Amino acid sequence: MSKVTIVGAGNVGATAANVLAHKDLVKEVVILDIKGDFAQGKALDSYQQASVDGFSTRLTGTSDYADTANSDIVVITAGIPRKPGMSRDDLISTNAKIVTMVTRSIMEHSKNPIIIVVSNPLDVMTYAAYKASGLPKSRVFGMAGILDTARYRAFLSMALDVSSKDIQAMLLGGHGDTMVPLPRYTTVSGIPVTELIGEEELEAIVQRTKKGGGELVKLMGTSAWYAPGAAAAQMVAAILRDEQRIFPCCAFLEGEYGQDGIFLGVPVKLGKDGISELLELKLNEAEMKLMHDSADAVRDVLEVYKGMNV
Ligand SMILES: NC(=O)c1ccc[n+]([C@@H]2O[C@H](COP(=O)([O-])OP(=O)(O)OC[C@H]3O[C@@H](n4cnc5c(N)ncnc54)[C@H](O)[C@@H]3O)[C@@H](O)[C@H]2O)c1
Ligand SMILES: O=C(O)C[C@H](O)C(=O)O
Repeated sequence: MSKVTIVGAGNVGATAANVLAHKDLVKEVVILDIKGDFAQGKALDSYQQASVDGFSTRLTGTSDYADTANSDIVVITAGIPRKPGMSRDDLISTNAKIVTMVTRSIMEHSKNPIIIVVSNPLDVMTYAAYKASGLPKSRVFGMAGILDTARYRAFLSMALDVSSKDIQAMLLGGHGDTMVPLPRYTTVSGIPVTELIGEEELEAIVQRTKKGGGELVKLMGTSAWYAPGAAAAQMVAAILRDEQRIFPCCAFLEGEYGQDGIFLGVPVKLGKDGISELLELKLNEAEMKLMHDSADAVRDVLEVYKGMNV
């Protein structure tokens, strides 16, 4: 694989491109934005960092889809971010049109790319890209779970005063306030987290994680980008290296977890062909109920999208 395209040169897209270039895994990263000069500027600035930090990946910016031809992986970050007081779902009327149009344009120039969606509302925008691309479900998925578990791990790291590197965690469901962090699948260097932290404090961390995106929107007036950009780059790296890493990703469900025909966050294995396996955890009754509640919330937004006929 030699070419990655990132659509959207804004906060998340430019960060993902920059982090990816630092990993030095791919020959070419193209950043495309509707504002072409802006993408060119971001790419040029990023590439001027190459000699300082020592990477060879070449970054270019464009607004012309012809320059994305034969991309192996495409990351879609195009669209508007939310402002304080908004939910991710409020973005649907604008972003559904953008994501659909972007996906169609990408498919005109690349035959069989792997598409990673970042734009919000994530689970439904991933569905929109899946439908617009005509690609198999193994090649279209969304980034949210790595970010949401990263927040969960950060909060646990602060509470326990341990390195977040030693915290392993899993999280399911939609990328909204109904997401389902799983304390039963959280360990610190192999030690169940429940042996290290009290029930109340852990529950407070779970609740803070669920609202983690909103906390940052309130602080900054727009949504986050460092951790989201790095999370998207981590998914691209797992594909480029054919790592077969297990990450929580937004994937199409056809019966798994009792859900059919929607995209939702679940653990998957990622490698050179995209999703090679979807893992079904043995959830207890309470966890399954939270997963179903989250699916219901995503399904409500999916109905709005279907009614839009984009
Ligand atoms: N999945 C996640 O976990 C996650 C995390 C953070 C942000 N997001 C979402 O990612 C999206 C981008 O966030 P951001 O902070 O980078 O926003 P931003 O405003 O900084 O950047 C978005 C970019 O998209 C571009 N754009 C708009 N329409 C376009 C089109 N038709 N074609 C090409 N480019 C187009 C804009 O010009 C802009 O540069 C938002 O929808 C945000 O909610 C998702
Ligand atoms: O919160 C947002 O709107 C952006 C993103 O989904 C996030 O979780 O940071």
